[in-house]
Amino acid sequence: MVKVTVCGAAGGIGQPLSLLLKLNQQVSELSLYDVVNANGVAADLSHICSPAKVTGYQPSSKEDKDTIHKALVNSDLVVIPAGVPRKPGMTRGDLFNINASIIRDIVASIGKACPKAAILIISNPVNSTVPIAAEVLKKLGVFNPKKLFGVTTLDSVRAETFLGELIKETPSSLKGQISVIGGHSGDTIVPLVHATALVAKKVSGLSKSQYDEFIHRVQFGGDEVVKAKNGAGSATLSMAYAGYRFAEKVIGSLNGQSENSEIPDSSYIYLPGVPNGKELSQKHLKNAEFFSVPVILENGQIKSFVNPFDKLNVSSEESKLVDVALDGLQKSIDQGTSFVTGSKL
Ligand SMILES: NC(=O)c1ccc[n+]([C@@H]2O[C@H](COP(=O)([O-])OP(=O)(O)OC[C@H]3O[C@@H](n4cnc5c(N)ncnc54)[C@H](O)[C@@H]3O)[C@@H](O)[C@H]2O)c1
Ligand SMILES: O=C(O)C[C@H](O)C(=O)O
Repeated sequence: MVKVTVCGAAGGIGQPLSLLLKLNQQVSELSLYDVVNANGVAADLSHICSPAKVTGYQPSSKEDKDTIHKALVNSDLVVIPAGVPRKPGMTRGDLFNINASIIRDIVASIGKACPKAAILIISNPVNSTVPIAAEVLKKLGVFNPKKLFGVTTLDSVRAETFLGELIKETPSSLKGQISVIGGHSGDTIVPLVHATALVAKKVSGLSKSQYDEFIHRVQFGGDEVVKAKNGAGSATLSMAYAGYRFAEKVIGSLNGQSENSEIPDSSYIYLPGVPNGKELSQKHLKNAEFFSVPVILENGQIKSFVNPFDKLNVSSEESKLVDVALDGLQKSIDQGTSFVTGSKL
């Protein structure tokens, strides 16, 4: 049985994600932390007849660090959707100024209260918030790269949905058949659709404009939702589904379950800290330290990853998309890393 803490539990993502976690029979304790309304959400979810004991944690002031400490202690998994979402006209990068310090401070608390927990970061810009988290944990001397995950599952979910519509396949049948690698914003997102002969054949039947439109839709799917919500935020429900899909895998692996998908979901990870990651980065990724690749989990951490260039039949067109992605990613990684240098934790 597993203790899960959600930081940002009262938000647009936090609430439905906490609901899904409450329904998981393998969660024994669900700790809900937020600067507002955490107690209300916890009281509400606690009436659901599933095993998890739900507790809300709301700090009394900005200086109150005890409450988050209590929320986090003994957590096996911490999921973080805390921070501000985009409004129309903004990029994810525009969220950096506010969300960078939120992530820095939450991750510093994790490093002190439950340094062995697996950490799933949802807050944007993911391309920078994950490097921030890594840097904080390094500074505290507790960084385990196998347990730090940037959540990019929504890109896979979108790729399955949009490609399914195009090639007339049930989207759920594409889970484990296609992959999305890179980062989580615009042209750092790289969908790969030639890994299996079956899907590759169907994709080859698409016109160039249909294929280009598919790639664009996956890369900029977040904008569709931001525009439709018209100032009321970004994807929350699809994100809760996607975040839960990944969290469920981590929880399952903590309970001894193993991955049975040929191409597991990707996560944005620190490559030099996982087996063969440095080699992948040097050979194919211009030494980028953070990149999203399909990850295989064991006991709540990364056991290995699927090397896209060995196993997923990366086409020459997809290879060009990787090159574009790397340029954008490096700037975001540097911005995240340098933010923590000089920060007091
Ligand atoms: N990774 C992805 O694919 C993905 C997808 C969608 C959204 N996001 C990102 O997730 C984040 C949250 O989005 P949302 O729609 O849920 O926003 P939201 O504003 O609805 O909720 C955010 C919650 O975080 C809380 N919060 C703020 N500062 C906090 C702190 N210091 N400690 C704890 N909680 C704090 C707020 O009180 C709020 O309840 C945004 O940054 C958004 O861009 C990421
Ligand atoms: O687009 C956003 O800002 C939220 C999220 O990253 C998404 O992809 O929907």
